[in-house]
Amino acid sequence: MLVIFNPAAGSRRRRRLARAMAVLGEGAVLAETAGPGDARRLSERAAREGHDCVVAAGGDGTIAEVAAGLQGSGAALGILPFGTANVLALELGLPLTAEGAAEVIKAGREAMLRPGIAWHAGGERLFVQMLGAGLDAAVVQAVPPGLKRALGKGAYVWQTLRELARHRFPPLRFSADGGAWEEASGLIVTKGRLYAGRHLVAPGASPLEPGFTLVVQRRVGIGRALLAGAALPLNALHRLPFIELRRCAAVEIEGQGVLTQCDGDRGPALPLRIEEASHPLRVRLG
Ligand SMILES: Nc1ncnc2c1ncn2[C@@H]1O[C@H](COP(=O)(O)OP(=O)(O)OP(=O)(O)O)[C@@H](O)[C@H]1O
Repeated sequence: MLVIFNPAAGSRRRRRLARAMAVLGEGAVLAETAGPGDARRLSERAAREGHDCVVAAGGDGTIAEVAAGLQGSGAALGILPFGTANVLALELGLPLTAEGAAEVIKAGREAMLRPGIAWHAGGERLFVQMLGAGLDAAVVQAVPPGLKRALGKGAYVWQTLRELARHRFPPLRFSADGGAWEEASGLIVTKGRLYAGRHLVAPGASPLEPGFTLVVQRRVGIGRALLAGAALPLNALHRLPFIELRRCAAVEIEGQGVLTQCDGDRGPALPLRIEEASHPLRVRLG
C-alpha cells in the first residue's frame, strides 16, 4: 500500500499522518508530494508497480489527483482526509480522525466511486466531487494559501466578500445531455450532495451513483449572491427561487471570462464537456 501525502493540504498534518501510519502498519509506504501533479504521477506509478491500494492523504484536490492516476488500473483508493473542506470524506461518511480513517482503509471494505471527467482544450481533468463555474471558482482561484492555512474554511467566506466587491457575474452558457443552450450566472456540476464542507446543495445525490446534479444559478448579482451565501449554511440553497436543480449524464459549458474550480482547486478554462469517467474506482469505505 502506498500513502501519498500532500504536506500543503489542511493544517496539523504531520502529527495526524504519523498517527494514521501507525494504524496502517508496516505494509504502508509513504511518499510525499512536492507540488501540483505529483500525486497523480505517484499514484500512476504505484498502480503500475502493482499496489492494491493507494491512499490519498490530503484534501479533495489530492484525492482527485490520486484517483486520476488510478484510472483503469484496478487499484483501490484509500482516503486520509487531511484537507481544509474534506467534502468527499464527509459525503462518504468517513471518519475525520486520522486513526478512524486509517482503520477504514485497513478494514478493506469497498464501494465503487464514479468520478466525473471534464474534457477541455488542454486535455482532461478528473474530479471526485464537483466542478464549479462562476463566482465560487473566482473565490477558489483568488484565496491566498496562507489565509487558508490560518483560517481554514473561514478563508473562503472572507475571500467571497472580497470577490463580491469586484465580481461582474459574466454569463455562462450550458447544454445538458445535448439539449438547448441556456444561460446562467453560475453552475455547480456535482456528483454528491454536499458543498464546501457539510452544506447540502443537491439532496439525494451520491458520488457512488452515475450522473450529475446541475445546480443552476439564474440572474445572480450581488444581492442574490449574498442571499445564497446566507442560505448555504442553513442547507437551504436549493430552496431559493433562482436556484434550479437538474439531473444529467453530460453537460457542456462555455463562457468568456468565466473561471472554473475542480474539487476546490483551480479548474480548466472553458469551454469544456463533462461526462462520467470511463472507469469507476474501488474506494475503501467504512
Ligand atoms: N508540496 C506541495 N506544496 C504545495 N502545493 C501542493 C503540494 N503538493 C500538492 N499540492 C497542491 O495542493 C493543492 C491543495 O491540496 P488539497 O486540495 O488536497 O488540500 P486542501 O485544499 O487543503 O483541501 P480541500 O480541497 O479538502 O479543501 C492541490 O492543488 C495540490 O496539487
